[in-house]
Amino acid sequence: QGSTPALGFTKPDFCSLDSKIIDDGCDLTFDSINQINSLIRPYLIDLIEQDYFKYFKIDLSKNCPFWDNENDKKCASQNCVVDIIEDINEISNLPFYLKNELITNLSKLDSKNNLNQEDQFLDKLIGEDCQKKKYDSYLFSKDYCDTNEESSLNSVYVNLQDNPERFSGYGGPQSNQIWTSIYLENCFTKEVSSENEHLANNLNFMSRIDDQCLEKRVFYRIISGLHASIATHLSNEYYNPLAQNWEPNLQLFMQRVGYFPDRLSNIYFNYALIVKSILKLSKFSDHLNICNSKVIQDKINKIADLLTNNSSIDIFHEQLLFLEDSYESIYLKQEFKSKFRNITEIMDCVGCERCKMWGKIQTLGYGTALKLLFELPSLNDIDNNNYNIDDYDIDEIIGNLKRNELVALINTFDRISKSVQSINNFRIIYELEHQQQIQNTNSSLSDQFETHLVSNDSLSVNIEEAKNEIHNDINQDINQDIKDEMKDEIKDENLAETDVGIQPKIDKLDQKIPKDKPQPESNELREEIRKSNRDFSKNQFKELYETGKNRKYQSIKNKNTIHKEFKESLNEVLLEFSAAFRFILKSYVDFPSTMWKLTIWKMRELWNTFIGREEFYDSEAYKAELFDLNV
Ligand SMILES: Cc1cc2nc3c(=O)[nH]c(=O)nc-3n(C[C@H](O)[C@H](O)[C@H](O)COP(=O)(O)OP(=O)(O)OC[C@H]3O[C@@H](n4cnc5c(N)ncnc54)[C@H](O)[C@@H]3O)c2cc1C
Repeated sequence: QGSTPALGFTKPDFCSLDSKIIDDGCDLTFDSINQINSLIRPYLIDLIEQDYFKYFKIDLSKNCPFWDNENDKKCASQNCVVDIIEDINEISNLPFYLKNELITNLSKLDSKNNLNQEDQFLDKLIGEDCQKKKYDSYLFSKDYCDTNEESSLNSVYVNLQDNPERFSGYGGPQSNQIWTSIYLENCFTKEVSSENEHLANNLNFMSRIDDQCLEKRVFYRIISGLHASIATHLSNEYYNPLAQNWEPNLQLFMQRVGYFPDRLSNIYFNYALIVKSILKLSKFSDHLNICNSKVIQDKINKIADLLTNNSSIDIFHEQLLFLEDSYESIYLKQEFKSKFRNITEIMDCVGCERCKMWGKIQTLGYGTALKLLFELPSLNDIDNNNYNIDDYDIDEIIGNLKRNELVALINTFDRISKSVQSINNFRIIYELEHQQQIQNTNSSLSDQFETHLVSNDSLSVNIEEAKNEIHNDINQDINQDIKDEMKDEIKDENLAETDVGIQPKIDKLDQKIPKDKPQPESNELREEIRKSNRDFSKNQFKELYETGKNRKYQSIKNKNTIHKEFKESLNEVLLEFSAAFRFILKSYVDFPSTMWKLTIWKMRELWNTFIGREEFYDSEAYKAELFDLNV
């Protein structure tokens, strides 16, 4: 599995998605999202490399709340291990302002409270003033996931940059069970919100209506997009044991994502959803508690500005969901929330720690995005100041955002942005391999034909076979023509009345007709074939051979005519000869009687002379009668 094996290159949809609309609330095309992504990507990388977004607090020891996985084999691969920060003193490369704060904070540590040293350190990243709000907010109810993990005593700090999300080898029935339970959460009591569909249709925002309500489709796309994004990362950073390197594996990507347009589309859908949530967040950035870090605030604002100027409000229409002001709609939203919360908790059942960590970060990231999308007024209303401030507790939603939520949101944005970037890279690799494969096929065909004509190399077996096949066809045609002609002739000559009688003659004739070995081509013909070698095809080859066929046919036909003429002359000679022979034979047969007649004639002449009747003799008359040959 190390290197990328040859692919069956059928053109996949991911090469032609550019101008398509992502749908289900996202009115942008794939291409516009690609463009936005290339613009903001460098700033996003810079942001996640900041200490504030580098460290994440996580409880990796939580039990699976849904089934007993105690006896499940845990992934023992080195790639499943998470390097946790055992000692905060390990972190020596902190920026100056954070180091200062840490020292100040540590000096107050003993007298202040019983929070452990690590908590003190990370809390300092947020800022002392912000801590009260953070702990007060545990009870707020607008969350789409469990946000309390930060306060767990079992939680540890991890440096996300040291634990990249990539191929871990985790798989089989265990991971399958996790994904199955995640997708099973996509069952809602209220299946169709017809009122919502109707409104959405009128707004002309949706091009696809099926038997599911929009909320359910959105829920499914988020999960599937997350699943596809994970698959993209593990294909993009796949361990090649032969090269001992982490590298993109095109075949794996195609099998997991590339050949599934819906999965690709769901990645872009998630991108749109996260971008819209960040756009909303930026509108309330003054409520954000990123204390003591103007640098971080500025960096977030920079990305938000780029997104505002280069994407559109159409990137995601969250206002289309939970539209009705009814009990049903409120219930659907609660269900949506609790099901999403279940998904975040299923992450505790994952048997590979590294996968679990990134699974938890990303589900928390999406949970945070959903909170921003559905618990805040729409962007339009915010921009036009068209909302009742009492309906939305901005301070509670934005001000109480925990550091972990913000870190998860920004890192999830990075994950989905990296997926979009990788898809485009895979597309380039795919096109290159495709081109390479076409070139290889062309040059191998051309080489084979050239070699065959010039040197009869063994590589040309296929062409040789094709050539022989054509010669056989031609010979068969010629033989059949000649057979038919001869058959007619034999019948005409009445030498035999039936086909049975004719057959042995035809068989004999068959043996005389040249069968397989083709006549060598003339120099011109050979040259002609060589010129056309690049576009060699059996049909063209056949065409070129038509000339040969005609010439050969003609030559055999000529031979046949000479043969016939010779036979005719021979017959004539034989006839003459037989007449002569019969003449000679008849002479011999007639000889005694002729001699007898001569003797009688002579004796009568003597007798007549003896008796004195000389006038009786007419020698001319007898001559004519005796010597006129009657054959
Ligand atoms: C939370 C989590 C995080 C993980 N993180 C990593 C990681 O970082 N590195 C790593 O190497 N492995 C990770 N894994 C494992 C990885 O996701 C796969 O489960 C594993 O590689 C086995 O893949 P598979 O081919 O059996 O299909 P799976 O990916 O397990 O998929 C199971 C089935 O779901 C369907 N399916 C697949 N993709 C989609 C989609 N996008 N939308 C809808 N349906 C789909 C298909 O029918 C497929 O057969 C993680 C697993 C989980 C549950």
